[in-house]
Amino acid sequence: MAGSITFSMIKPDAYSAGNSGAILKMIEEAGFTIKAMKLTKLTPEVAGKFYEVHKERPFYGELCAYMSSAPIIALVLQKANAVEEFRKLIGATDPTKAADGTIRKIFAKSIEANAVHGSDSDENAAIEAGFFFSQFERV
Ligand SMILES: Nc1ncnc2c1ncn2[C@@H]1O[C@H](COP(=O)(O)OP(=O)(O)OP(=O)(O)O)[C@@H](O)[C@H]1O
Repeated sequence: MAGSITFSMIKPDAYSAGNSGAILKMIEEAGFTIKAMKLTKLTPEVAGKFYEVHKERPFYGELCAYMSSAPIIALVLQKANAVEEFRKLIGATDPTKAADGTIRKIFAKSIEANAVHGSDSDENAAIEAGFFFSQFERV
């Protein structure tokens, strides 16, 4: 059975452009409940650890630099079938391929600076939420 939790980040481009509030509004209006939220700024090392699965990909170095270039907002979100529902809401990785009305279509600047992150599986959602939040930081 699909889980009810996903992990998200509002990425540096969206935070810096002042789009955090508009993105949070879209998330809530889509029926997600915020279960944890944190504003922080990643170091390149922490970004590298978070994106370790992409270590062999050519864009890894740039991705870590970008993700540590400005603050991010980390989020744990709840909704039935959360991972799949959230990926529908954010749209394709590349904003030029994202469907109309999705968060990335509206706010992303490029395939890298693509406004938001969303977990790709229930297992990764649990790992990523645990990476950012202790049990006392979640409701
Ligand atoms: N070709 C690329 N060039 C530059 N950056 C990229 C490229 N492909 C992906 N990225 C960056 O790496 C992140 C992780 O890539 P992945 O393929 O897991 O996409 P995703 O699952 O849609 O994104 P996320 O994991 O952030 O939700 C992307 O969100 C984007 O910021």
